Amino acid sequence: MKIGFIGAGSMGSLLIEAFIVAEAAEPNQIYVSNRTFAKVEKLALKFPGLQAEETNVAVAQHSDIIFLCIKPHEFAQVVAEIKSYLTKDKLVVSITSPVLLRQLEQELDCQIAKVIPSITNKMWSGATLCIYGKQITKAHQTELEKLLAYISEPIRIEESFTRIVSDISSCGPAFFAFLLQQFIEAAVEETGIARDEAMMIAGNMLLGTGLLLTEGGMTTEDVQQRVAVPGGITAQALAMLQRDTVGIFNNLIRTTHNKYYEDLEKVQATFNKEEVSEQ
Ligand SMILES: NC(=O)C1=CN([C@@H]2O[C@H](COP(=O)(O)OP(=O)(O)OC[C@H]3O[C@@H](n4cnc5c(N)ncnc54)[C@H](O)[C@@H]3O)[C@@H](O)[C@H]2O)C=CC1
Ligand SMILES: O=C(O)[C@@H]1CCC=N1
Repeated sequence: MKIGFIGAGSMGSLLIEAFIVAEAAEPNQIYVSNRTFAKVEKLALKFPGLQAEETNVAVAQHSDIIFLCIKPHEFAQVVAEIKSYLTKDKLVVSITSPVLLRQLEQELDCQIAKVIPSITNKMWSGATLCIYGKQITKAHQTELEKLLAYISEPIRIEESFTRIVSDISSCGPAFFAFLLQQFIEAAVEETGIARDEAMMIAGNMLLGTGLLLTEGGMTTEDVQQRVAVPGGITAQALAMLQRDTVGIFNNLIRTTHNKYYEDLEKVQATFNKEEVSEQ
């Protein structure tokens, strides 16, 4: 199988590196293009054999599965560029939420999937959210999930839940890193503990909590109950948190969703513009 990547920025290069290091693919099976070719050259130096392509069209021509690792507003232009090189047997995978499957299916005569990765995939951990279009074959679904399983837990979801599940799986690492940073800064300020030491302990705490929830058979309620002895220190701090965080995650979800709806409109406008310029 030949795997293509259009876009070798933060996420594209993370996925390429994770697949190679996990031995999901050999470098010579991977075809990569990027607007700035220097990024592709850098990857090819790191992974000898990687197929550095100067054009997106070359990636589309050579690959069986093509990951589009570009920003939402860049899709219309790239799609217009590669569309006549895609055949029904090829699979195009978008990694961004505000580009809808139906928009890609309208434009491209090939199989379509959306896969939302997460920075956690760098450590072969976390989920990859899989959403399938109407044309994708069962064989391609299996092949894609087999590939993703090297670096993640592939989870199938409905497109209507893409945004909220991305909030949890892909934005979540940034949200919880932010909260942890607040915790650490306060610990340094209030007690004088060394930042590095507190950070290392906090990282291990988050990892262990994740394992309790995924492999330890515990729920978030279980974790709180087991730690917070009635009348103890944690119980008092949890009561304070309960009071002071009312509604913050509702606000967070409204914020991500409002931005998502804005992006959906902007993406549609870019597709309309490409269509007008083609006429
Ligand atoms: N950062 C994250 O944790 C996650 C990001 N995503 C999605 O991944 C997508 C990419 O994000 P990043 O990698 O962070 O962005 P980025 O800006 O680091 O990478 C985008 C790359 O695309 C290249 N590019 C732009 N236009 C191009 C064109 N016409 N042809 C070829 N290459 C082109 C750019 O040069 C750049 O290297 C976004 O849509 C984002 O929503 C999805 C899940 C998680
Ligand atoms: O919304 C998206 O498409 C992803 C999730 C995290 C960043 N970008």
